[in-house]
Amino acid sequence: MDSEDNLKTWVSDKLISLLGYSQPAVVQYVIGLSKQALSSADLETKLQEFEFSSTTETRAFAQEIFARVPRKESESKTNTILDAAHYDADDDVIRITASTNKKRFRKRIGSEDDDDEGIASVEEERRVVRRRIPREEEDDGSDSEEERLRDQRGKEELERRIRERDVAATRKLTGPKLTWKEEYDAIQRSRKDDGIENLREVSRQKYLPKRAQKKLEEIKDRIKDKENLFEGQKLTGAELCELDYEKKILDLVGQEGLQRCSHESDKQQRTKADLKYGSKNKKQQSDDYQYVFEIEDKIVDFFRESVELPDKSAVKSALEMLQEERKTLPIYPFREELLQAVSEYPVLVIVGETGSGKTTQIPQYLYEAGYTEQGKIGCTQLRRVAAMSVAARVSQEMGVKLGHIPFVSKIVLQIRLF
Ligand SMILES: Nc1ncnc2c1ncn2[C@@H]1O[C@H](COP(=O)(O)OP(=O)(O)OP(=O)(O)O)[C@@H](O)[C@H]1O
Repeated sequence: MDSEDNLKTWVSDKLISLLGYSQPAVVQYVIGLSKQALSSADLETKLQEFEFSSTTETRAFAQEIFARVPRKESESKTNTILDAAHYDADDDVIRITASTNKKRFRKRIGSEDDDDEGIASVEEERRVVRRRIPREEEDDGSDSEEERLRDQRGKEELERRIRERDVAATRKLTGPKLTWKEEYDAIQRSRKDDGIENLREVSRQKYLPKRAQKKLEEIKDRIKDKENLFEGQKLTGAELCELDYEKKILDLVGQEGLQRCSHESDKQQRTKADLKYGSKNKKQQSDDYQYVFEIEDKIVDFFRESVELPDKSAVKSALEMLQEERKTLPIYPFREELLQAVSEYPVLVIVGETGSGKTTQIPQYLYEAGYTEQGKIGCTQLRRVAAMSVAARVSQEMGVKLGHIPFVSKIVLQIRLF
């Protein structure tokens, strides 16, 4: 029997003469095929399925290599059977030659007495042999060439999958960025998938009565604010009208349920009411226009307590939630379009439902787009309290304390006093 190296060299030479080339992997593959083959004819078929042409040279090679490949214990056993049952390609039958093997072989199929049954029974045995041998080989856990090739193929397959996975992961990071609209849609879809929409609706239903109560409390607070803030000042007609209107709402709804303002809250409101405007507590004149930034320090004090940020870890998660919330506002998918329009037109009229994000988001979009480099961003509100509220909200969304919005000095909250 050839040594492994001699065998490889011989196979390599044969490959060159039969195929015109030789590679170590092909040599090993052919040797593996040979080990696996049931007979030289079987090997010949396999070789033809590979790349060999159907010639007498290929047949001769198949017979020769089949005879030369080393086989192990179990393979020897198989060979013994195969030797005993030579496949005759001309007749397409197996000829059983060794009587001892024949006996053992026939025992397996339980036909010991049929020595003279002829070709038909031999053919049946051949089928059995073909069925049994691969199973015997499969049971053999030895380190055969075929096994090595299989391992190699498995390894290559694994490497291919890892590469594909890496490519997919890389695409996610470096692939085309989603547009604002796509991101908004994706968030909406994932919320739907998670059943968040339903939860949201339930939560909203629970929230609405509380909100109604809260709104009434806000009205009550606003009335108190106005009475305290403008104490001793002459109110404009519009302000008087509004004050009157809000008082009427309170009367209509009734005071019941609005007594929840704690004593502490009242005290807080009174403290806020002690605010004085201008330098040296000079009485503020009610000009036609008054800029809130003139009294910014006091406004900051006014809202600081309510928006004072808690500890840093809480801030981070709260900030993340706010950022997430920003992306769910109806205005968000139009961010790019809006900025595009702002860059194209001198005047824009933007119409959107209440709470869609016109007031709090557009100034931030403009800031993010770098407009503060070019000038001021103005945000007008009809009421001072509303202006303060917007500033407070924006500072929260930007994760800064009120009064530290990076562009606060550039966002002028302007209040027109009638
Ligand atoms: N002071 C606040 N406290 C909590 N959330 C706020 C506050 N101000 C705004 N928001 C949130 O931000 C969202 C957008 O509000 P924003 O005021 O920007 O909307 P808007 O389109 O300007 O509404 P409107 O037309 O009524 O002024 C609201 O739906 C609300 O969820």
